[in-house]
Amino acid sequence: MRHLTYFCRGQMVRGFGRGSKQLGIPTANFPEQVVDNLPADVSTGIYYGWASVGSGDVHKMVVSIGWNPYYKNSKKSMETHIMHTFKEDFYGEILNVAIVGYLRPEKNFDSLESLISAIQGDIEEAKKRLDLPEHLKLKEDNFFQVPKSKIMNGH
Ligand SMILES: Cc1cc2nc3c(=O)[nH]c(=O)nc-3n(C[C@H](O)[C@H](O)[C@H](O)COP(=O)(O)O)c2cc1C
Ligand SMILES: Nc1ncnc2c1ncn2[C@@H]1O[C@H](COP(=O)(O)OP(=O)(O)O)[C@@H](O)[C@H]1O
Ligand SMILES: [Mg+2]
Repeated sequence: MRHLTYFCRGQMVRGFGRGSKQLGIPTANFPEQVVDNLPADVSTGIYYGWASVGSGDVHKMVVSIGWNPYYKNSKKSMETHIMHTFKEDFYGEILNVAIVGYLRPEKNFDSLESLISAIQGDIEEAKKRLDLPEHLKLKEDNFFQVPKSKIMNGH
């Protein structure tokens, strides 16, 4: 991707349910429309940045864009793992994402264990890089100042 930071938001949809069940790493999936509208220069691969759900707190995240070669998906997906433990699922809510850097291309693996340890490595690397001052400042970006309620009655 040539022009980082890339900002993006959309409603979370259901994927294949593999993230949390098989990998122990849930990923919030964006709808097809968001994935199809990514700029042409956004290459597939693994990125890191900041994310929030609705008007909630901003957390570190990793995002995978592509066809998941290990699972040979026929549709391109964009999936975000947020480095935070949530009390419950949040399907249908709005996910706000600021992608700030690139980690690596998507790869195939010869076992589920190696896929999982690659993702865990990405998470550790992303956590470290996001502590750099140039990345930390994006956490405060206006993009994340989402109004607490969509309802307003005022003069
Ligand atoms: C940080 C990160 C890195 C990933 N890297 C790869 C990869 O190299 N190859 C791959 O096939 N899938 C990769 N995945 C995608 C997982 O396979 C995917 O999240 C999983 O299939 C869950 O899919 P689901 O949301 O449709 O259930 C990655 C996911 C994350 C969050
Ligand atoms: N830390 C987290 N990061 C991303 N999604 C999470 C997290 N904690 C809970 N979730 C929930 O888990 C869902 C994704 O789980 P996953 O197993 O990948 O299923 P799916 O295939 O439907 O995307 C998200 O849509 C969200 O509601
Ligand atoms: Mg998912």
